[in-house]
Amino acid sequence: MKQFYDPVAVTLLTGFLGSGKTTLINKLVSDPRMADTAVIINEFGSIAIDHDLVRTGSERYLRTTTGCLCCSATSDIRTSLYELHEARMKGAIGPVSRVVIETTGLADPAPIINSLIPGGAPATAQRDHAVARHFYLQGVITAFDTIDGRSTLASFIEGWKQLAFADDVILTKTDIAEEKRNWPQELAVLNPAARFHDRHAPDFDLVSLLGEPPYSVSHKAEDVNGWLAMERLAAHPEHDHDPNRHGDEIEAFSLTSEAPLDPDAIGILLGLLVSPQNRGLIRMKGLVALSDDPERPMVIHAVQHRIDPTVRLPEWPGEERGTRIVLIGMDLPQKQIRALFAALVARSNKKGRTSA
Ligand SMILES: Nc1nc2c(ncn2[C@@H]2O[C@H](COP(=O)(O)OP(=O)(O)OP(=O)(O)O)[C@@H](O)[C@H]2O)c(=O)[nH]1
Repeated sequence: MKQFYDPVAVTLLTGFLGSGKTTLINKLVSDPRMADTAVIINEFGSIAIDHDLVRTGSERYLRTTTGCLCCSATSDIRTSLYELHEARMKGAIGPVSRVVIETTGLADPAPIINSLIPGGAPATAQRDHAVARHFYLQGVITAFDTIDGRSTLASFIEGWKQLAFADDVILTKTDIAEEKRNWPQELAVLNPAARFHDRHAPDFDLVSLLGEPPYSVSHKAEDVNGWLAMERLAAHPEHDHDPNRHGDEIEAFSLTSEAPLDPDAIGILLGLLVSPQNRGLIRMKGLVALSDDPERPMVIHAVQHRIDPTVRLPEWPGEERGTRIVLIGMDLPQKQIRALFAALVARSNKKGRTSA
């Protein structure tokens, strides 16, 4: 039987932007076998949405950190785990037998893994020793989008690394992918040791992937050891890091409004966001308040240029009300998008006043 002081297994769930990580987390937290699982979500950009998209009861430990993991990974992950440990010690939360960390879709897994494995990133504070004693990295699971995954691999090294470090690769969107491909064969060059799972196979059991053994890089591609070593040597100076930027090219920004939007307005906005003029768009997600029923927000998602079916929630998932839309991409015409959004909000307000 597990004792309170036994180290807690940490599973890293990674995968590129929009590959289906939060959808998998929702599957996990709805499983009774995962009742004692704490969830930590790191989101890119300064406005968090994912915590509101994870359907978890209030009794579950769920924390979101925002920002870009590329240079703050080590301290962010260790701080989050230390806070969890303290909450356990003080009895502020119920038992925790497992932690799942969802990385941002842009995360390089190397610094995160280094912060969790013996011999990885050196301890810089007492906190780090406590984390090393009370938690261990159990495994890495990577969501791979079978629709957009290939184009991701062609453009983003982060996508390669997320696959290369995986113990298990979950093939997502196989329910809507038109092309059936032999992904294990195609991706073997990046990760010869990975086990592949079709998320829509009848016998797919996500919980069974969260086993006991500590994470190991043996049998993975040679690059993996090199990336970890390089990452350990890389200097990560303490400096202010813009949480809305990743490297020089990718940036996030958000559109917010307290006033509800007219349902027609959201159609116009979505159409323009995925139009060819906005071709740098990589990801868009949001919660939208609509004037026809402001208490029932609409969830919107786009991955690259495909808008996913919208969903109307029965109520606001958290305390925060009002529209929040996050856009992530390269060279996005931010000024024009903001101007359009402001015009649509103004139009909705005017329409609301006229019909009142
Ligand atoms: N049809 C289908 N849609 C999926 C599947 N997995 C995820 N989606 C949809 O893809 C969109 C993005 O899914 P998320 O789970 O939010 O992806 P994510 O990886 O958490 O996204 P980021 O946190 O922004 O990186 C949503 O509209 C999901 O409903 C799948 O297997 N099939």
